Amino acid sequence: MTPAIRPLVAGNWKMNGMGESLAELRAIATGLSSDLGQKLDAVICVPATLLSRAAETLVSETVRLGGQDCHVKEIGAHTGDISAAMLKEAGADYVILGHSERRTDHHETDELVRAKTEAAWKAGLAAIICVGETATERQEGRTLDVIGRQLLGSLPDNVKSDTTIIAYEPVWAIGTGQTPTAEDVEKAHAFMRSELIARFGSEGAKLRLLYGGSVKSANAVELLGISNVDGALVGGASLKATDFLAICEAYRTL
Ligand SMILES: O=C[C@H](O)COP(=O)(O)O
Repeated sequence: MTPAIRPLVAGNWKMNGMGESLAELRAIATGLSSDLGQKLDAVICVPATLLSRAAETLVSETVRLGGQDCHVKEIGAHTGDISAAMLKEAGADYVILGHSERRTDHHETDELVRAKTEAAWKAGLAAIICVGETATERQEGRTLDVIGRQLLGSLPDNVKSDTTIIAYEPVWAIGTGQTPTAEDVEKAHAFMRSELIARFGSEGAKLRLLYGGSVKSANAVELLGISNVDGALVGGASLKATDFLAICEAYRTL
């Protein structure tokens, strides 16, 4: 069965990956150049230092590249930062924004994520905007409140489904090997879908909603088969081509 919304499997290499990692990227592109690549979109968000070389490495369009953050400004005196236009020039088509590691390590707010999203769109990038509750917020029963607030604050008003992707990543599931139950993921994604439709109408119905947090080949079929889960944002398991491709393989059966 072909899903109504074309799935997106995105890898986030985080602060991992040196030149030799480009061999893994090539292997992912090769692995997806078969019929599997016709079933889904794949993106690997590499460290900014690798983007240009990664773009030269890719021999086909089956795998796209992304950055992991961008500044709100196009140019200027912002030492150590990188603009969306620079990511685009280096070969990116996507950028991850508001990842919980940025929200924690760099105190990024919903307001800032919203401004970065507009900067990404202006540069021609699609934004993968991350939301998700911490373990404490979950224990306090505030999961949907947190997600709702982050969606409301992080998304500009003129969202379009071809340039905006939402990734639900429970913070406590990232890199821990723990995942929510299928029922909990379904509930969170159904809630996001209804909030997005209420705010953006038909565009909200078409937005891709990714699940992220300890996605592996062993749980990919279950997680990616959940209603309103339109793909995955994969951290650790995107660093090895065999692991990433095994997750993509789930779409052969879904
Ligand atoms: O961006 C990716 C997520 O933080 C998930 O990371 P993980 O798959 O290593 O848990």
